[in-house]
Amino acid sequence: MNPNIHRLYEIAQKQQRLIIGLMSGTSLDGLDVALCRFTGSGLFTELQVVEFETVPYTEDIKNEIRPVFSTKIGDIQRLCLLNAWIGSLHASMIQDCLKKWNVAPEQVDLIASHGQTIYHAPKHLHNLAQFPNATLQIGDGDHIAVKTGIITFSDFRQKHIAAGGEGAPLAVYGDYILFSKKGEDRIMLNMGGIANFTYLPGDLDASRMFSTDVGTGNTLLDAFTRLHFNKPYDENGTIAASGKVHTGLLAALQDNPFFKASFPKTTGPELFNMDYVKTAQQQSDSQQVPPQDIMATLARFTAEGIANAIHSCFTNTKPILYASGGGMHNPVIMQMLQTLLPGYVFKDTSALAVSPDAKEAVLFAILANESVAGESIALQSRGVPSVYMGKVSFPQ
Ligand SMILES: Nc1ncnc2c1ncn2[C@@H]1O[C@H](COP(=O)(O)OP(=O)(O)OP(=O)(O)O)[C@@H](O)[C@H]1O
Ligand SMILES: CC(=O)N[C@H]1[C@@H]2OC[C@@H](O2)[C@@H](O)[C@@H]1O[C@H](C)C(=O)O
Repeated sequence: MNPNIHRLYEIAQKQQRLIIGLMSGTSLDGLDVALCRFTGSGLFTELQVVEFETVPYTEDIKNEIRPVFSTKIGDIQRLCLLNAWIGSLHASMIQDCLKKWNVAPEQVDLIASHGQTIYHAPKHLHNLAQFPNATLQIGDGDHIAVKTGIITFSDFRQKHIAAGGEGAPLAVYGDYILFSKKGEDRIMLNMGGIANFTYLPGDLDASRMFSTDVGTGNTLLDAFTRLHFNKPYDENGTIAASGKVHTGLLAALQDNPFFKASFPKTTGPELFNMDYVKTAQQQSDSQQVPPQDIMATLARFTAEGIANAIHSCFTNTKPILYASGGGMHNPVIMQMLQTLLPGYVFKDTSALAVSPDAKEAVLFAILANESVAGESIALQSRGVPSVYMGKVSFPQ
């Protein structure tokens, strides 16, 4: 037998597994690295996040990725080079984390790598009848496995598409396994570059559970801050807090078929980018509005995208909201959400023993744990195919 297969078989049978989950999201802010200890699988999963670190991307790294990030026209050679380079870069970042944490690579059973999303194209974005839903994450797992010596699962989204989904949100699988709670309706709201949520009904009826993107999180705020204020993001929402919402621009931003489409649905910076803002400014004749007001309007656009989606899904019940992702550190967005969702109880995932910054990286560790040790993927509801995900890379 190939010794790698034997090793994988042993890992699948272990009482406990140590898995590193990796996420580098659409904000391009860095690589989230979560070292997770698992016992069991499926609804019997017990998780301890042993270590967590966000390794920031330097401006140089961001500048290498940006020319091919969420752009229709790009440099194919760069894309090819980045696929290997990001794999190797992520491997180095993992090695640095392991050193810092005093953990030997041999102690780690698996790595679960999301990769860097370069382009996300559900059918409703590309509108090309002959093509399916599509998405591309790069940073090949073979480079991570060979450099770290650790078996690596990667490229999780293709299976979801092959089985009928849009390739996202995958959070639903981990949310269901970790956070479902009998007797409590929950909304797991993640505000990264894009905002999404998973609904977990308190009766544990998996057929009513679903997960969907709802619109922007920080992506437009970040892009506008970079362009007009020369900063990577609006720290603590201070710029947005100094402006006022322009109602005409807000209405123009909201005038897109994405918001009328039914759930579940997915999106990304391929739609929500600076061209989108410029078009909305032209439509609303708001080109001369001060940039602080644009920022306030973009924050409101994010908050209303989330609140409107929640209002349209829940009329008779107010699930508890558990927030995660970088947007929860923006008090302007959080304040607006509380105003728009009166009567809702707001918590964050730290109340459920998972740091809100680590949640997405943990999610991919859960998917890998299921792929080796899960006995069935019990989910089958709207846009949630019942599949194991991820491709395996062996170190030798
Ligand atoms: N203190 C803060 N004040 C305001 N915004 C913040 C703060 N900290 C983080 N953010 C926002 O959070 C963003 C990063 O969020 P996160 O890491 O969750 O996104 P991501 O995982 O890249 O996105 P996605 O989930 O869409 O892939 C930053 O780019 C910034 O906009
Ligand atoms: C294609 C892609 O990378 N999508 C991300 C992005 O970031 C948030 C939102 O858009 C979500 O749909 C997804 O990530 C999370 C981890 C998910 O799949 O649940």
